[in-house]
Amino acid sequence: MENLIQVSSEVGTLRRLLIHSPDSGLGKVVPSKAQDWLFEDIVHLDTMRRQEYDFYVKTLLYFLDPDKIKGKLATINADNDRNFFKPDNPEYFNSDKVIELQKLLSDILENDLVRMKLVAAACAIEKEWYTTHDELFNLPPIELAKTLISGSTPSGEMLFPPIPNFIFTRDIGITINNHILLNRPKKQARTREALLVQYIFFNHPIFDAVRKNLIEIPDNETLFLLPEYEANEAQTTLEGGDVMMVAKNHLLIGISERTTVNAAKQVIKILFEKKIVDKITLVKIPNKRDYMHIDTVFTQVKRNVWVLLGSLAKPQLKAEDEVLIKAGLLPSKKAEQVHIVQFRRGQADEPREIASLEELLTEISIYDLGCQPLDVKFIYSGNNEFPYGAREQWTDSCNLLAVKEGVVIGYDRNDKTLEAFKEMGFETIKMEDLLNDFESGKRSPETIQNTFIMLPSAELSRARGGSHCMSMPILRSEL
Ligand SMILES: NC(=O)NCCC[C@H](N)C(=O)O
Repeated sequence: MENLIQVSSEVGTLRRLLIHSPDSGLGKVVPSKAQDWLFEDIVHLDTMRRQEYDFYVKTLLYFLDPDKIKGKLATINADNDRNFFKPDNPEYFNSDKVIELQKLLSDILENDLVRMKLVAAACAIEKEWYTTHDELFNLPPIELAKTLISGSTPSGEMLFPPIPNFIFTRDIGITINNHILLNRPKKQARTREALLVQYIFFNHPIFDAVRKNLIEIPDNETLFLLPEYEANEAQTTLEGGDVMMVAKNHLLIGISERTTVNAAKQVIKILFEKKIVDKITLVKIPNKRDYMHIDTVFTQVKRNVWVLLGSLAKPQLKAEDEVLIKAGLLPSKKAEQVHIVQFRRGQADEPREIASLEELLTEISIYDLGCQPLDVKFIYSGNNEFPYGAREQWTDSCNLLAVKEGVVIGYDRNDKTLEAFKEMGFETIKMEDLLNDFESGKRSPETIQNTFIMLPSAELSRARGGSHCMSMPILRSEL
């Protein structure tokens, strides 16, 4: 029997994943808190759902669980109430392949002990009064799940802040072969997400088989003794967008605005001791909002094809600049560059440096995935044309989800990147057209190849996350 939880690549056919559809909390983000809650703007929730995210869900169902959708598209589209997409509605698609976190949360809240513990923990991190515990504990599980996620009670009282980034399920944890590494978010705005997800992983029956394989990253034991300025440096934080399972034996960890070297060191120790992977490569990217995780600057399309931000791909220094830097006439650009160090199990004290991102990705394609050197190809954000590389990376041109090898979902708005895909031999198609073709039988998820599926993105792209971020794969077929 196929495992229920197993991910050993970024591009093997996707079989099961965790998602979270935009909830009502997202519609309550206010301008004064948008930045603190990690949104650059406020979004129009109804458009985000109907015109964008619902298409994403339908497409995922067509690839992963077609019986739930095939032949029903017209009926689903005609329902103005969107009942097919609401986890608490009898018409909900209720798939065990495209799995909604809100559904898992309401399942575990049926258990009194879990409900009591989680209410107490959520109230503690949100600094709520004792009376609120009772109020929440007495809610039915479905309503409680909605309240814990959206922050608002069924009567509309805004009890907690929303957790609008919960749609970016990539960041809550990472499947590494048949283990799950739990995240430790850097940002306060993502703390409640991490709590809800811990409870789901440790209590929901779908994770029974991997319960002993859940990995929590230990904190620096003396962190609470350090003064604040030192504690910041010593933090152990890691978010899923910085971790990529590129091959059965090889894991990448980004060192970024969100993931610290301390966390990476802990993960290396644990994964090597448990012999879960043989190679771990740390990829340090510039610490800035534009590139909060490594999956915002590169993702994989096929064994031999990657999409990435050209300005971070190779050292950019011109020879004459190097001379000026050495002479102290220009500041060093070192901090802006990418630094890559690779560790091997059994030789963890002899790391090797890799000169550039392109070199690393080429090595992965050749040595881990068996490609020929000349077959390795790069597609650049904005076709590497100034100023489109940076513009399109900002709206997630490099953040793609492979539903099978060579078939990726990405935002529709990154025109130059889409041109680059076409030049590389890919077809680009609007999600709505693809769904109609699937429904009419003109195309099928089994036979489709080398395609960029364009997800409408006017609202979704306002929070600095794309389809890679909006997915946590828990099962992919072996490559
Ligand atoms: N893996 C990812 O890159 N996730 C995107 C997270 C976006 C979210 N607004 C955040 O800043 O955390």
